[in-house]
Amino acid sequence: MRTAYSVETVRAAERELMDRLPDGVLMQRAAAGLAAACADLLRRRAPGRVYGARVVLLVGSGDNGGDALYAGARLARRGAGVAAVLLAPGRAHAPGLTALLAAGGRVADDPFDATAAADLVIDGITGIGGRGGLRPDAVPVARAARGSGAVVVAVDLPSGVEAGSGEVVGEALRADATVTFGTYKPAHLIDPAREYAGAVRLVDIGLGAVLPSVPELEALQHADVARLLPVPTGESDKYRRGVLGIVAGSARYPGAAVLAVAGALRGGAGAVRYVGPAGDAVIARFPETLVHTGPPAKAGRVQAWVVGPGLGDEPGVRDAVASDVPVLIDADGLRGLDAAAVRARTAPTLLTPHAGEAAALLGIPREEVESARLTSVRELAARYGATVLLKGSTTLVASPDTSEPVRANATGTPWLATAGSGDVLSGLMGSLLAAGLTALDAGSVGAYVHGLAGRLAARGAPTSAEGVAASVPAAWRDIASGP
Ligand SMILES: NC(=O)C1=CN([C@@H]2O[C@H](COP(=O)(O)OP(=O)(O)OC[C@H]3O[C@@H](n4cnc5c(N)ncnc54)[C@H](O)[C@@H]3O)[C@@H](O)[C@H]2O)[C@@H](O)CC1
Ligand SMILES: [K+]
Repeated sequence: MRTAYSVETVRAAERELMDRLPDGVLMQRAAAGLAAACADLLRRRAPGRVYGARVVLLVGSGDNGGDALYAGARLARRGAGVAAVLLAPGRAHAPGLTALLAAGGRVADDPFDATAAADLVIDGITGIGGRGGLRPDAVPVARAARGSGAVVVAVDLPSGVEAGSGEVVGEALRADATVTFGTYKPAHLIDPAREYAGAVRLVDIGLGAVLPSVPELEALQHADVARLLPVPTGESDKYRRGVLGIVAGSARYPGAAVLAVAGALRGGAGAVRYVGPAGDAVIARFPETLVHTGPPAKAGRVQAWVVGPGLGDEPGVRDAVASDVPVLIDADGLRGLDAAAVRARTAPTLLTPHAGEAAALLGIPREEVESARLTSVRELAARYGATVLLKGSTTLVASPDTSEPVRANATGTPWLATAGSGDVLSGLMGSLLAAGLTALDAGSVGAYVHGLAGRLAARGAPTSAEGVAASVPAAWRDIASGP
C-alpha cells in the first residue's frame, strides 16, 4: 500500500519533528537521500560514475531549492561538476548555497549553456510550497532542461504541480524520477501530477514517528489487490460466489447492458441476472445470463445490484435503492438521485460518477469538480452517506466514513477513455460487491483490475470496451500470480 498525507499534515509533522532535532538535520537527511538517488542514476548512465558528471541544479526560493543545493554539495564533493541556476537570485537558500560553493560547486553563468551540457538536472524550483504552475521566468529554463539529454530528478515533487491535489494548472517540469521525503504527497498518487513524477523514490527522514496513523490517501498495489480478490473455495456454489443483478440498457442503448454483463461475468459472479429490455442482445452474447423483463423487485434473490448503465429513462432505480443488498449506481441511475433515499439504505451503496455526473449531483460546475477532485469525492460521500467512486485519469474512491483514507487508483490508462468502458467497470465492481467485498474494496479493486485490463488490452494501440472486458482475466491472473 502506498499512503499519502495532505500538505497541511506533512507541514505539521515536519514542525513537530524539527522541534525535536537540531537545526537543519531534516534537510540534511533529505539532501543525503537525494544525492544518493542521483548518484545511482548517474552510475546507470555512461560513463557510469559520479566523478566528472555534469550536474545542474535548478534552485527556487524555498527549502526545495535548499535540498537541491545541499545534494549538489554532496555530489560536488564526490567529483561531479555542479552548477546552480538560481531562479530567484538573492533569495536562494543561503546556507545551502554556501555549502555548494565550499564543496567546489559554482553558480552557472548561463542557464541554457549549463543545461545543454548536463548529464543530470536536479529540479529544486518548488516543492510543497509551489502554487499555480511554473512562473514565466522559470518556464524557458525548465523547457531547456527537459529538452536536453539530461536525466531530470525532481526534488520532492515535479515543480509546477499542485502538491495537495495532483492538478497541473500551468506548466510543470516533467521528471524522469522524483525523490520525496518522509511520506508520499497526494500529487504522487493522483494524475496528472503522478505521471509528471516518473519513478518515485521515498527517502525516510523520520517523519513516520510523528505522522497520524491514518493517512488521507492510499493507493492499493498489486499485493493488496491480490489479497482482496475473491477466490472460490471447495464449498462455493454459484449462490455463495454471489449472484449479481444488473438493471441496465434500454431500447436505445442495448450495448451498455451487454458490456455490464461482460464485466460482471469476468468479475467472478456465480450468476448474473439481467433485468431490462435488452435481454435478447444480452442472451445472444452471453447465454449463461438469467434474463428477467419485470421490475427488479420481482427478479429473484441477488447478493448485489448494479443499476444505471445505458438505462435512459427506464425505471428500476427505485427498486434497487429500496433493496436490502449492496447497490452500485452508475450513469443514468445517478440522474436525479434522491439523497435521502440513498442515506436511508441499510446496505452499502456505491455511486460511480464521472466528473460531469458528480458536478450534477453536487450542483456545481464540472470544472470545480475537476480542479478539486479529492474534496469533491469526499463531499459526495458525506452528502449521500455512500461510498463514491469518482472516475477520471486517476479514479478516487471515498467511503462515507471519514476515518477511512480515500483510495487513488494506480492503474489507469488514457486508452480507457472509450465508450462503454464504464459499463464494463460497473459489472466488474458489481460482481465484487456480490462476492462480499465492502463498497470501498469493490470500487478500488474493480478500478485497479479494470485499469490493468485496459493497459493489457491497449498495449499502446486503441482498444474497445469489449477488448477491456476480454483482458480482465489476464489482469486478474497477473495480480493473483504475485509480484
Ligand atoms: N520542512 C521540512 O522539514 C523539510 C522540507 N523539505 C523541503 O522543503 C520543501 C518545502 O519548502 P518551502 O516551504 O520553502 O516551499 P518550496 O521550496 O516548495 O517553495 C516555496 C517558495 O517558492 C515560491 N513559489 C511558490 N510558487 C512558485 C511558483 N509557482 N514558481 C516559483 N516559485 C514559487 C514561494 O514564493 C516560496 O518562496 C519541501 O518540498 C521539501 O523539498 C525537506 O528539506 C525536508 C524537510
Ligand atoms: K521540485
